Amino acid sequence: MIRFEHVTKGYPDGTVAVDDLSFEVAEGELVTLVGPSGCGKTTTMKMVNRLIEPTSGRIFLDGEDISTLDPVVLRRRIGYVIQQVGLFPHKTVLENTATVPHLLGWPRRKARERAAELLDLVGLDPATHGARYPDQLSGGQRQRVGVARALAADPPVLLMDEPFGAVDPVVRERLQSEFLRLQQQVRKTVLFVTHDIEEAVRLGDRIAVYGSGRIEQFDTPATVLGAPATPYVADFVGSDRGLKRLSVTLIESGDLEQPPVVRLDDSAREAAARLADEEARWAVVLDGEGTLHGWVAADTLGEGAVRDHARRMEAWLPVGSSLKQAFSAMLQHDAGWIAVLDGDHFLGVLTPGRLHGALRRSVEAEARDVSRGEVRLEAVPGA
Ligand SMILES: Nc1ncnc2c1ncn2[C@@H]1O[C@H](COP(=O)(O)OP(=O)(O)OP(=O)(O)O)[C@@H](O)[C@H]1O
Repeated sequence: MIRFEHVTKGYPDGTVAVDDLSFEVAEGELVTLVGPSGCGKTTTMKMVNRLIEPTSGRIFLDGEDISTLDPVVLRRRIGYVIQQVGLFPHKTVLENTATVPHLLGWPRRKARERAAELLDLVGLDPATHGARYPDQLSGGQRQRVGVARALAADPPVLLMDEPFGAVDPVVRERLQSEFLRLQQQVRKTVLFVTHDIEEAVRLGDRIAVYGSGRIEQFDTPATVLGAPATPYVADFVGSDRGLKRLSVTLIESGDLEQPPVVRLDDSAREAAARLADEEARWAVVLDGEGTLHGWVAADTLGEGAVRDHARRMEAWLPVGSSLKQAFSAMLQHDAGWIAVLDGDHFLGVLTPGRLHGALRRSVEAEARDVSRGEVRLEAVPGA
């Protein structure tokens, strides 16, 4: 969808902002550009919508050389979100969001309907927030409007330059989650600039790690963390990259342990006897369909049916959650294990031992996939 071919941008003072860059972003892919200040991320991005022209090399959008396109026409195909949002202060949120459809000559009503739909999509109520002015919104809400406005004309490509850079860490995490959910719905081709490796890892299908004017590594988050291509990348992703890996490794059903299971309608006495036989201290309680109802402790099972003794399961996650979410749920609930569900269906439990196993699985899978001879992995205790 976006292809850079040997693109260089030099300035008259001799600065080479971007040096012989070649890479490709597939349709519907979200690529994060990450690196320290001044390494050429923004320059890369601005060359895509021709706010900056390359000194040499070519950039293609959907197979077309963008230097042959009228910049105004080109920019209609590209949504642009920046940190300073740049909302018009004298226009309402709804009018701000409808800006591009207006410019494209959509009928007023259609433009406003589309703007309302987009505000809803980014989690703002068009009825209340739509009528406000930008200075009546929080920083996080303004960023959401920025995203809604960029999406209003439904461009296939989005360029995002540190869009969540100006908000506090809590709001930032929320905006990231919302954006990921949104991206699953709209599937735009996205170039996303950040200097925050955590953000790059969390959002990117692939990450381009920039050194000075060059990409040092262009790969999936798991590979960048597990097998940094150069000492520079290893240094940039940080010595705690093993921990960061938790957020990019997803729970699979094969990672789970199968604890003893009792059914809601089982007799409590029989269940207690079985657990004693198995030397188990607790069991998961399911109904006939395999839906999770909670858990029971073996030593509290008395008279009646299991359902009379079942306790609510507080700590559970859907399959496909990250190991980081699992670890954080364990800490939050002070739980030695958490249940993993597929919809309502119980799949198994994740224990600290299994979590460690899942982490090793991801490291080993990566090591097999990585064709480079040298793979640097952090020592995993017990590995
Ligand atoms: N007009 C200019 N003349 C000379 N050098 C420039 C000019 N514009 C940008 N540069 C230089 O080009 C380099 C790349 O800048 P760019 O804005 O792409 O960096 P960046 O990685 O986006 O940094 P940041 O994270 O700080 O925004 C920097 O060294 C910058 O000083």
